[in-house]
Amino acid sequence: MNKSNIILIGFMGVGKGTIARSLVKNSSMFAIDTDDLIESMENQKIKKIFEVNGEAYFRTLEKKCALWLENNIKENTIISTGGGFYKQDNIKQIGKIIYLQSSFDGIINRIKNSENAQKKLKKRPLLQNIEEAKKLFDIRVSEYEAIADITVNVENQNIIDITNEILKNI
Ligand SMILES: Nc1ncnc2c1ncn2[C@@H]1O[C@H](COP(=O)(O)OP(=O)(O)O)[C@@H](O)[C@H]1O
Ligand SMILES: O=C(O)C1=C[C@@H](OP(=O)(O)O)[C@@H](O)[C@H](O)C1
Repeated sequence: MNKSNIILIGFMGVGKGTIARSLVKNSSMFAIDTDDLIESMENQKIKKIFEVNGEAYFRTLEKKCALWLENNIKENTIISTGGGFYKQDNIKQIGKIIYLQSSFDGIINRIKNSENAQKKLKKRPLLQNIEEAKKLFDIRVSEYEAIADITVNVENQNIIDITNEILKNI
């Protein structure tokens, strides 16, 4: 395993935070999450930031976060990201990019069948309208693929198998 940072990208709800936590448990790395960094920067939940200041403002916070990561987080860190963070210009300078891949229905069905499904849907502003979310998914899929160093299929895969697959590839 080399020591560069690992960045998990992929659509909302695909499992970036979940897999980051599992990687921490099964390796010597630590994890940070860009949405958590942004919430602590603003002392406000993502949902509220979208409501009060809008998406464009949220994207400026992602940019700030990306620059901070590039300048301060040098190695051995797993970085889970929000679904739109992959657009940051400097993402390649932050670390090795792992794309967690699933179909749209795979993601939505898993959330819908989970405990606290409504809470998980509600906290994601861009998942409120399923048709709009599907359009966003269709646009992003090829962009995620293009930027990824490694692609890992997570659809119908359990957390441990995904974790091992990633650890094997880094
Ligand atoms: N491989 C998996 N198997 C089963 N449930 C999963 C898996 N990955 C994620 N989940 C569940 O899907 C939901 C969304 O996962 P999360 O890690 O919050 O996604 P993201 O960080 O990409 O938005 C959570 O309820 C999580 O428990
Ligand atoms: O896809 C997106 O543009 C977003 C995904 C969210 O994170 P998750 O991917 O963790 O849901 C969060 O950053 C924000 O609501 C915007």
